[in-house]
Amino acid sequence: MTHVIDGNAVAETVRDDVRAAIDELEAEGVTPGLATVLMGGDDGSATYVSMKQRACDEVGIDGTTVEIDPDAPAEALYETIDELNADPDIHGILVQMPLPDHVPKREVLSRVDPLKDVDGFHPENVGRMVSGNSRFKPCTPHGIQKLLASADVDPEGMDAVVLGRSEIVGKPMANLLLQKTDGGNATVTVCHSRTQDLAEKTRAADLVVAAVGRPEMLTGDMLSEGVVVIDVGTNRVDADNEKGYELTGDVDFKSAREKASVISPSPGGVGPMTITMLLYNTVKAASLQSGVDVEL
Ligand SMILES: Nc1nc2c(c(=O)[nH]1)N[C@@H](CN(C=O)c1ccc(C(=O)N[C@@H](CCC(=O)O)C(=O)O)cc1)CN2
Repeated sequence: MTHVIDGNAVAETVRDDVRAAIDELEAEGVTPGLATVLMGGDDGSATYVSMKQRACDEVGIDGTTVEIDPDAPAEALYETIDELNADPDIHGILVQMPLPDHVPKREVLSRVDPLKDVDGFHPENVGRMVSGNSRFKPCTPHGIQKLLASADVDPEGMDAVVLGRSEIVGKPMANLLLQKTDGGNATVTVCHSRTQDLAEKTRAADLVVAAVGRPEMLTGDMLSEGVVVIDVGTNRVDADNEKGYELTGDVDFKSAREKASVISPSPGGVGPMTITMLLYNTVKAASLQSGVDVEL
């Protein structure tokens, strides 16, 4: 029987821990604060930002959304980040990706105070993660580690294939799977648009994490029996419904499920964990900045 991971249910258990940690902070007079900055983006960006705001309200984080005109110069975003860096009530800052083309992403990510960088994208935090001393693990890969643990999947000794080399998912995922710690110790192959013989690589894998942004590109014939499959894709595909689209993962769920021992669907798998791990990192940031230790 294939175990289909319920991302919403796993997210709820992590949120219980987050709520308990917020109670500990509140008892010491600290309310965690998160600022989410939206400057344009893609079709999903505004939706994800409002989901983040709602999630903050739901657990007791003081969430603020700052919107910047996508045509404004990059300096407008820098000024906002500087103000948020200086605001003692803001413990976490997140700049929603993607940014407009004229805004240099690396400048932006380096501008966020590394102690408030709840995405874990600042070079200092990337360096810490790569050297095995993470401060904030990036939300999606960290969430995937939690999903795997919830299904009793230990990557240790597995041949893992990560499809995609993005800064948000592919690279940090590969890194966390490689690390000499719980949730790691896998042998990792990263595949991307220039990879040759992709199916040969995925067929040799015990664990496949698909994060390429191409609807249903990973099909059952590319997988071996008993594989663990994690679908990170949330692609909007045109559909004849009220919204005009439906969400589809990077995995062809029906055929992949026939091969998999464990599979996460999309929607309803990784997505809810991305937002939950952001709440988790915000509480961790509040704890680090206030000096109030919490259990997380
Ligand atoms: N600064 C960041 N930008 C982006 C990140 C990020 O981690 N930090 N990740 C992605 C998008 N993302 C969060 O921002 C995200 C994607 C999907 C979901 C989610 O819950 N999806 C649901 C379906 C939601 C829907 O109905 O549209 C699901 O999969 O069940 C949450 C967050 C890019 N940018």
